[in-house]
Amino acid sequence: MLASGSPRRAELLQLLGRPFQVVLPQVPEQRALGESAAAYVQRLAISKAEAGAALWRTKATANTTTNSLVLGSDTVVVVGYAQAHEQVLEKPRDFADFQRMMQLLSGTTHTVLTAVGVTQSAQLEPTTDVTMATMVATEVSFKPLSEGEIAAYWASGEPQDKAGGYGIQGLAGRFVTHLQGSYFAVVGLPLYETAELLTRVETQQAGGQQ
Ligand SMILES: Cc1cn([C@H]2C[C@H](O)[C@@H](COP(=O)(O)OP(=O)(O)OP(=O)(O)O)O2)c(=O)[nH]c1=O
Repeated sequence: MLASGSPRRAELLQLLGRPFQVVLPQVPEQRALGESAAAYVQRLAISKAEAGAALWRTKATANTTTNSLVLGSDTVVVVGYAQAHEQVLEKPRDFADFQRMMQLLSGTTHTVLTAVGVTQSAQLEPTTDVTMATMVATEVSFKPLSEGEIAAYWASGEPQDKAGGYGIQGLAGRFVTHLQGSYFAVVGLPLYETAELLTRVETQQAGGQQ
């Protein structure tokens, strides 16, 4: 199960070749006071996976006995990652918020954090649910952006539903001068790390049943 409404995550998960269905749990995205960016993004990924498992359990038919893997994920853009003054950029509220984000990203390097949580969920034994998580940090550098470029990019409609107000896979690709880490994590789902995590959860489950 993919616990996500992100079309990017659905497209990327398809590349792992595992059939899946989508569930859409409602998880409030609110950073706690003093919560670090890394703690926040992992908490949300785990919450989405666990809320997705709970939702799946209510929808599964009474005689379903199979186990399911439920995947949740979260992406944030961070300026000054792991420093005392780190700033977390989520989806822009409006043009002014987006402008503020682009001015922070223009001509500098920022970090994109994507966390993935996977809950191994048993229909008949909810107390045996196991959740594991991973997080990928990718450094992305932007060229300096002019006010005209920022305004034109907003008008394209691409930034509105994306963390940090940009899509590397789209028109913002031309802003990127350097990337170190996982391109797929920036788009929303790190493929290598997600495949490893799914195997790790399955292996743990197999070990638990012995
Ligand atoms: C930085 C960046 C983010 N994004 C997207 C990925 C995520 O969909 C979104 C980050 O917001 P999220 O809150 O992580 O995800 P979401 O609300 O879209 O979906 P869900 O919570 O249901 O899983 O930004 C890109 O598509 N390209 C990029 O370059």
